[in-house]
Amino acid sequence: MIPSIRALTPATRIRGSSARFLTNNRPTIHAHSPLRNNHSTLRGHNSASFLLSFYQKRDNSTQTPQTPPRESDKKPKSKDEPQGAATEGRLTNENKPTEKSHEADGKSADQESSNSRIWGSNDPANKGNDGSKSQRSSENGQRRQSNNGNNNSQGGPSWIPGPGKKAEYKMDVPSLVTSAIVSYILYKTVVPGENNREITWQEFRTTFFDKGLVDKLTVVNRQRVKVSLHKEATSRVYPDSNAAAGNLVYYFSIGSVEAFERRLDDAQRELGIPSSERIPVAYKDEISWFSTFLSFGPTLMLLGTLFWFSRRASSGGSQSGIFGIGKSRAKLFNHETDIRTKFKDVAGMDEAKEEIMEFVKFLQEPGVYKKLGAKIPRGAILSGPPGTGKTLLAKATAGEAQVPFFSVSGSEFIEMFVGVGPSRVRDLFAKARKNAPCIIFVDEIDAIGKSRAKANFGGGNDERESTLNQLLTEMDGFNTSEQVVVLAGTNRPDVLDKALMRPGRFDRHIAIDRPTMEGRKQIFLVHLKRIVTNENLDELAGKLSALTPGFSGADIANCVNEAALIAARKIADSVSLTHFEQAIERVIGGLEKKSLVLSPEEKRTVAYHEAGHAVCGWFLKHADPLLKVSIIPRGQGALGYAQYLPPGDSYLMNVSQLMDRMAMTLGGRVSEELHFETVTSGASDDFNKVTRMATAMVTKWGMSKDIGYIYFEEDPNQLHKPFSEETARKIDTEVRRLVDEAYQECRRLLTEKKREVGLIAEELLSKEVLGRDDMIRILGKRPFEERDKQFEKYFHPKEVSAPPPPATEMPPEPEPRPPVA
Ligand SMILES: Nc1ncnc2c1ncn2[C@@H]1O[C@H](COP(=O)(O)OP(=O)(O)OP(=O)(O)O)[C@@H](O)[C@H]1O
Repeated sequence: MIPSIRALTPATRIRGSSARFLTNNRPTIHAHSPLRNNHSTLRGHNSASFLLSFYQKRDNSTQTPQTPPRESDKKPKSKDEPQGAATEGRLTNENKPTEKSHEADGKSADQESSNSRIWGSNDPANKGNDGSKSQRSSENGQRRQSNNGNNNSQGGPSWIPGPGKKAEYKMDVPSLVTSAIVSYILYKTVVPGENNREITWQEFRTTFFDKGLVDKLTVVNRQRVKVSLHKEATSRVYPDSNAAAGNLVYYFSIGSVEAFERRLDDAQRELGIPSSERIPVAYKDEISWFSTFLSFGPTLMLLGTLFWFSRRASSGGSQSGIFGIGKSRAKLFNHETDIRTKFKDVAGMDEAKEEIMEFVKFLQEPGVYKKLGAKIPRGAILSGPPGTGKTLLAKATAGEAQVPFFSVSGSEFIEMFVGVGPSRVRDLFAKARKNAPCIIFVDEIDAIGKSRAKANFGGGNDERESTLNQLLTEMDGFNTSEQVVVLAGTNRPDVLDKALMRPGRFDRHIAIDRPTMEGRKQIFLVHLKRIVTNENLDELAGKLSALTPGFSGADIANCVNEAALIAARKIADSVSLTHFEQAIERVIGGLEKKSLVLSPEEKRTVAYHEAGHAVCGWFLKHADPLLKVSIIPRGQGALGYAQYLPPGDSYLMNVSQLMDRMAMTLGGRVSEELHFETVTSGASDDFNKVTRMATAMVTKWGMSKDIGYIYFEEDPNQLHKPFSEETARKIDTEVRRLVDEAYQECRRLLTEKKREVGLIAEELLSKEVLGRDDMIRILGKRPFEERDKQFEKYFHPKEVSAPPPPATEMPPEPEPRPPVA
């Protein structure tokens, strides 16, 4: 049981907040965009600097050979060359003042200035990318300006860090490779060969052929003719040219080989070259790697996509590629490095620890058991509500036994492909045997271990059934000397297949329930160790455990962490009891909704509604002690709530307690009736609770004389009720009678205490939250002895006098939590 909360609930209010939540998420997504800008800037930088250096090189080379000036040198060389790039190249060279000042500063300064003109402050796109970057770039520009007095150098490129600054670029491998390939392709497209120079037939004739400098001609791919020159003769005619050194290769394009041969013949005839001395012509086919690469492009892309998908599919597990799909996804924790959890970290649950200790002993000293002929248990199912520490206990078992630990979730066996589940089970057990002695922990085993007999099992779930069969087979397959222990965790032991539970498979069934008061205290102590607090740890843990009945270990861990977060938010030096109280409230009631603003009239209704609950709880003898009442909206649509402490860890409720609890639950609506002309929809959840309680009293707990001592199973899947029409009518009447009795009692009390309800409501309207002390101040001490001795012990130590409540036998029907509504 947990501290119960009665609250007012309009369902419509919830949606607004989730919509807000979604919108709030957006900035997180945008937060990534600056990083992307970095990438794109960097890529731009790579190709930009590359193109730039290309144009500078070309300008140098064009000036070197003293060939007659040609128009083609001033224009872009071919149609393929990107016009934009050419413009940028010229921009740098034509910028005379820049060139001059940079000539003085040397070549590197020249290049930097060129960069800044093209990609820096002149590029509005770069400016727009990131304000801080452009600011930085303009700072750099100013610094350079003052260094060399260059007025045109307005700002550095946005990616160049200032002096003393370190550029921080995140470049992942794929984008690096892509930009390298793109740069290279661009480069190759623009410059077919760094040392190649295309000339026209006329240039060929006047510059080389007519001067007798040609040694050989090679027709390449029937499209181009490569000119080989006599080195000596060329160096004599053009002493400064690279062509003489063989660094530069000239070529010209031809329409067809036949036309070229005819033209060459004519030219040689014209020059009177005898046929024996004619220039040799060779024919050659060259394969361009680029076109070859392009022809393979689609295939490569397909393969790449397949590879990428298979990597993505396997990214969650240890296997790579599509071929690893049948491999187990279990994570292996190494006992020497990864498992630091020991039994001392698992607080409470002493019986469970004792039970599981046997596995530890078996793994540590198997000889002791074998010597006596004892068969070692194969495994254990740890069952219990979520967050009660099943995984933690399994981990601690591996930690204590000092053996490797395989952890896998039941759902990880199931994949969309048939046969994957059994294959993963086989693989997991094969790995475990290799690592024996070890522990396998299958969390949420109900994902594969659901009863095969259930009607809804089968058909599309064949895969799950065969996975379960394989698991059973593997567990049977162990021989007793194999030191592999299988632990499994589940929240639903009731749905598991009987075959799983039989001896020889999961021999032990260890039920782990929510911790008792003492257990909670121990768990608090474990988690409080990490927290900075000036409180006395033992007393604090005791108080907190009294305030948190029904909390699981995970709730407690969460609550301690929440308290630390709240303290940090308030910039406190240490975490105090108030922070813990707020954290508990938050864990039970949900997040405070500051944005939800109620109209004054609504607020008044909520205050009187909650005051009704509070006054009932105060003056009804068997009601649960009130802890807090609040009209601050919280969690899922609760506009206000009253928080009670159910009677600690007691497991039975008698008729008087149930009747008082029902009356207290109706207190909200009755108060509305007494103080307002009309009533609101806010009490619907109260009615739901009251009806369920009354129905359980009649149909399950034998508390109605008319129905008698009969238990009617409640199965939503059953179309037929397990009782006759007449009994149904009787149940209806009895339920109604009980609810009416509770209502009458509540109305009588609240009419009598109308003034007190008003006082509490008005105080609530001014303070919003009232604690137990406020209630005592306004209403006086509660006129009954508190049943919860633990609560008394920690919150009113002097008043403890009564003996502990008598031992009980049967737990009451569990109530769903959190009872916020
Ligand atoms: N007995 C305990 N002592 C200390 N901490 C605990 C205990 N029980 C739970 N916790 C805390 O709760 C967290 C969650 O526990 P765990 O994952 O073991 O729960 P579980 O029962 O396996 O939950 P589920 O059924 O949802 O898988 C733990 O990491 C731990 O911090």
